[in-house]
Amino acid sequence: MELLTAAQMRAIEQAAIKSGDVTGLELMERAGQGVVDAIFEEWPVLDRRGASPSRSPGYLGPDEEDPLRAVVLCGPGNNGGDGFVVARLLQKQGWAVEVFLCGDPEKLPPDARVNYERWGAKNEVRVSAVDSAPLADDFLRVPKGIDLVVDGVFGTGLTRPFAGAFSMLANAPVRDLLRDRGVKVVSIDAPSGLCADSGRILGQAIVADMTVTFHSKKLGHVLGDGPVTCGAVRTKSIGLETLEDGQIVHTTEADEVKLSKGSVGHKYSHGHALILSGGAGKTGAARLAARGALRVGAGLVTLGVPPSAQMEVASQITALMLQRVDGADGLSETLEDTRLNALCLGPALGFERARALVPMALAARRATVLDADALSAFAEDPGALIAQLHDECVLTPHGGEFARLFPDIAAQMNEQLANGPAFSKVDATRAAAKRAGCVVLFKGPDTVIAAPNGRCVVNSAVYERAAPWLATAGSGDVLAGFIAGLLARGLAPMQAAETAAWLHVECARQFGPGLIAEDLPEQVPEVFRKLNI
Ligand SMILES: NC(=O)C1=CN([C@@H]2O[C@H](COP(=O)(O)OP(=O)(O)OC[C@H]3O[C@@H](n4cnc5c(N)ncnc54)[C@H](OP(=O)(O)O)[C@@H]3O)[C@@H](O)[C@H]2O)[C@@H](O)CC1
Ligand SMILES: [K+]
Repeated sequence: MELLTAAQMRAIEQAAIKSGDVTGLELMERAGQGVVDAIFEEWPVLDRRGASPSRSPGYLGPDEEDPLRAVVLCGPGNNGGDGFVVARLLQKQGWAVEVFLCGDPEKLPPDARVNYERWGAKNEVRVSAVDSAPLADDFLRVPKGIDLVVDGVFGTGLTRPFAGAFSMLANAPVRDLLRDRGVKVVSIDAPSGLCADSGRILGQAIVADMTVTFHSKKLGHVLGDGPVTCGAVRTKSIGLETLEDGQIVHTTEADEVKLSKGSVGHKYSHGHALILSGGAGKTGAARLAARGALRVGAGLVTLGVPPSAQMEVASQITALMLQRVDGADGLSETLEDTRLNALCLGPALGFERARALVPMALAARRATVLDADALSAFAEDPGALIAQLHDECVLTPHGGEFARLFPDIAAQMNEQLANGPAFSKVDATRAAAKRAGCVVLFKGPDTVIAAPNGRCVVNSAVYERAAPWLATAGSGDVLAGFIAGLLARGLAPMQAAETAAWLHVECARQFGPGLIAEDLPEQVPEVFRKLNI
């Protein structure tokens, strides 16, 4: 599945209009229809199409006398235009609809203007200036007895913080009031205030029960605050064609990470991963990574341990091999064995050991995962680490590690926002991959993976794939091990990272709540079995 930026979506729309296949007005009509269809699909109780009077008991009165009620909030752009269409279509179904517009009707873009006038010909529109004080009083009088609020204030055209008229809907007390009254809030395309490119909130954002978007999901639906503001996201086709293969892929299904029979199966397992461990008392993380590497199908997995930890590790492992690796010279010696084709350094490695081993590992030019301490140990001079990286590397930073390695990029991502579209985690990860010259996997519930060539994948554990229990100690170590194991199996760095991130979430979902990191590798066989791998 492809994720689009607002600019890409506009380009797709413009190409369709230019080709003469469709007009902007038709697209707006389809968008509005898509929203109404999604509402009825999501909440069938709101769908009274085809309801016969016999459906409601006589003593409650016929539906005509007891219409469903909606408030539609329209903004000054085409998102508002969609709102006017939704208002008209709901009214056609017998709903009582009140429409508010924030903005100057004279300045509406042409298609939105047409729909404003179609609605306004027979109905009232309550108009307020864009930057006026909240319409709170007016609005709060309305919700008594309403069933639905439609947010058509801002969509992909949000350019600055959401304030002024209508922003009261983003206030927690108002939202709570609506929720208590059972009022559903539906956002058109994106919750107003959410930047569709970054999933960052500009000012404040409406929290919707459902967001209906068109053609394809936008980045903002899955990144950052997107999942907490969008509610459920439904994507409706409006008859547009995708222009070219998108560069940002949303991995939710196995076929998106190209997992198929033979791709990671055990039958022809091969490869030999070396996982470097920290000292005594610090070996658990590397053991977790090693177990992960083994479970995803590396033929052999060796733990490289310093002398102080040899006894500890020897007593704890089965199916893994143990090799004494004492400092850079020891690693150099170990790597004389060219069958060791994938390395993993970082989990609880310790800064000192990391500074000694990482340069040696990188000089050996094997496929290499650098995680945790292998990244943080170079915080004082990230440039020195970056200069040694090569295109067979995969870096797996979480937010803190990312900021240590790429402080300027992180600062851009975290700066207070005055304007949109905002610099996103996708932008940040791509910039980092370009600078590092290798694959960067930026962890989080919205894991973003980028290659230096611009390919980018978002693997998010949100919505239907939510797995909050994955945020458990040691979970990242297992992920590093998964990647190392897949690299050992011969997958290219980007594919190894994409596949591992996907599997990681699947394993967490397979196990469910109560998960601890040790459980993750043990779910791999069941996940593979379900995929018939
Ligand atoms: N593209 C497609 O394929 C399709 C698009 N469709 C629909 O169109 C929507 C995009 O429409 P859009 O481009 O007109 O943007 P929209 O979100 O309505 O807002 C722009 C207006 O808001 C203003 N403004 C922005 N931020 C503000 C703020 N904080 N506070 C105050 N004002 C602010 C901004 O002002 P400006 O920045 O220009 O000064 C401008 O006037 C899209 O989400 C979808 O619903 C569908 O119909 C079908 C196909
Ligand atoms: K909206």
